[in-house]
Amino acid sequence: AIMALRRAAQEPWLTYTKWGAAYGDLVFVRILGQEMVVVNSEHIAEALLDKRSRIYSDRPYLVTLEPCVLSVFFYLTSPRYGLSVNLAFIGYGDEWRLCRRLCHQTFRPESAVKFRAMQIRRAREIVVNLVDDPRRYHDHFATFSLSVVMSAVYGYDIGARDDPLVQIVVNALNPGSAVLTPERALILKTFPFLLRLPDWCWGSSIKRSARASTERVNEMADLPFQYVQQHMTYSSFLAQSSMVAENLRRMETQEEASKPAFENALKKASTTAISASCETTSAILMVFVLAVVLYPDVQKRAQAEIDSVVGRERLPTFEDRVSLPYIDAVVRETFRWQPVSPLGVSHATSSDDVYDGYFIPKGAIITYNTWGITRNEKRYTDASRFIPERFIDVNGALTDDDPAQYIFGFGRRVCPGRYTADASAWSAIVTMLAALDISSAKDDQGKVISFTPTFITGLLSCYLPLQDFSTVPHLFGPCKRLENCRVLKEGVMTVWLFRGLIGALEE
Ligand code: HEM
Repeated sequence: AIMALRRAAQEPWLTYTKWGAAYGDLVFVRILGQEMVVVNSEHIAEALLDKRSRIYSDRPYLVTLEPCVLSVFFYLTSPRYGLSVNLAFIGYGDEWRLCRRLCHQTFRPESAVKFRAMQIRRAREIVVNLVDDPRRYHDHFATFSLSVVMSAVYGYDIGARDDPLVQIVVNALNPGSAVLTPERALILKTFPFLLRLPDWCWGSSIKRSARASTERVNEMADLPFQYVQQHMTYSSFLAQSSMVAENLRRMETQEEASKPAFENALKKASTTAISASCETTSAILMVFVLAVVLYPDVQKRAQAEIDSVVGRERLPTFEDRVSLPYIDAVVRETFRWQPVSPLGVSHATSSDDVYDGYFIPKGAIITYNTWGITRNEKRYTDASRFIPERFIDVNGALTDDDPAQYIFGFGRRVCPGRYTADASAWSAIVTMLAALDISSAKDDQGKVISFTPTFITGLLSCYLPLQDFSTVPHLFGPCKRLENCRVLKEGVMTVWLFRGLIGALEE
């Protein structure tokens, strides 16, 4: 049973999709004593998680995040496991409500618009960095995805490359990711002795990786927060609004008794925003790069659209977005083709319910299979192929089908950063398409180097194309498209001449 669960824990969405084909869109299972409902259709996910959100907005018990259990094996000085600072895993209640409100205030659509200029500027830095150092493209994507949210949350302007705080975030997220899935948590909940195994013993790796991440995650929660507190006295810093600075000022007017809980919630909300942006947005860009390498015709059609609407003398901005439907179709297909969060984040029921004649008990884990939705052949013919045209109608306009409606989750727990994430993905994709020709790597004889795309499960079961790319000498072809673009020519030269100063370069 453990071996079967272990296999299912690697890529459970494949198992759930098979169950969906055999038993239907709503599958009830009991694994190691825990009731679980797997939802394989968007329609049922909406019916339960959106329309009955009062019942379906809790989170499952994750033993990996439970302070009392974890204190068994953590040092007394560090009684909490670091990842408990993540609001995505807090149960449905007052603390979650406060954290959620803080996130919403900063990332709701009307507020998210103000990040656009910054997103475009950072997207151009990706291109400059790629031209200068194509092999580290994953690092450049991670830097980009964090830069917007670090500015919004802490008012911190990260360096274009090798920023120390970015390194802290990246280090903090890696070791903890392996223990986060509900399937793995179930193993620990059922066999808690695994938490007490000595380090040398087989099976103790999950415990060791959790312990290793504690310090790093706490560092990630504390250091940027302290940066804001230290800079609060500078008037130039105060002039620039950020989620933490604004709320610390608001806190000054609150009663002493409520301050610790508020500060704690603010820390959780800000840390979650950072960690939720890091892997997801850069994973989307990795998927995009993989897609255009495998489907060069998509790149050609997208570039033809940009050339006809924007031209080659300047780079696209958000004002061009409505005139570039094919680019939006590419973004939608990137979201759909390899969903970076194939099972989203599981919800849990806070009371009993009956749906369509089926009893769903209180405390059941509700897992929606995003990956299964993207592989529905009735909705997406040739679903495993990257075909942006599926989102374009006969008149050349975008269809009503937008995967952003399901890849960011459902109901009251839907991703609060979705508008910012969508804008980040669009700005990076359109800028790369406008400025670069992305192609397969070639060897010394000019022959295409073949590779097999590999995916790993990371935090929240993210899909991440892995090593094959980084072992390839040059993923990107010659950057012919740069020839007449002043901003990029200057950017590349500036990187070569004055590393670290390109942030100041604007068109
Ligand atoms: C492409 C990038 C992103 C993807 C695919 C993504 C996806 C998701 C998903 C699937 C969930 C779970 C929703 C549910 O429970 O039904 C979630 C939750 C969350 N996301 Fe995102 N996200 C992305 C970017 C961001 C960004 C930029 C932020 C920054 C604010 C963010 C903040 C959060 C937070 C705070 C939660 C927890 C919400 C809660 O539990 O109430 N995400 N995200």
